[in-house]
Amino acid sequence: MKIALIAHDGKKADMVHFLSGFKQKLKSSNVQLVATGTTGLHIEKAGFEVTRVLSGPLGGDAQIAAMAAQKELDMVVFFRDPLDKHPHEPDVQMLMRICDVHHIPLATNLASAELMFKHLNTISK
Ligand SMILES: O=C(CO)COP(=O)(O)O
Repeated sequence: MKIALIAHDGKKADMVHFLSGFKQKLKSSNVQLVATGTTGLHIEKAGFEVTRVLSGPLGGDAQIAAMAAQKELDMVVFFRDPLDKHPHEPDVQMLMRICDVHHIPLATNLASAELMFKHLNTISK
């Protein structure tokens, strides 16, 4: 299965911490990770294999949305920072809308991401 990972700057440390808690599970579940550029760098540095697309403000969210629209993704974890402004907010909204259109599980905070990852094996492809 393929999971997309995205985190706004204020949430990147949370993303790495979150993933670290599921390292073994991710390895044993045959999961492929894809991430927006800077989020991906942080994830790589934490020892994960991840395919990186463009940085979010440069079109990375749109690339992830395109993957979702083409049914290439099984899940999206997007740790948004609700206390910060983002010049590419339209792309963020578009990605979330596309996930809803195509019924792709989307976690936008730690609590929902943890619930989804605890059930990884039940939706593993
Ligand atoms: O901006 C983002 C999501 O909207 C994330 O992009 P980066 O991972 O490149 O910081």
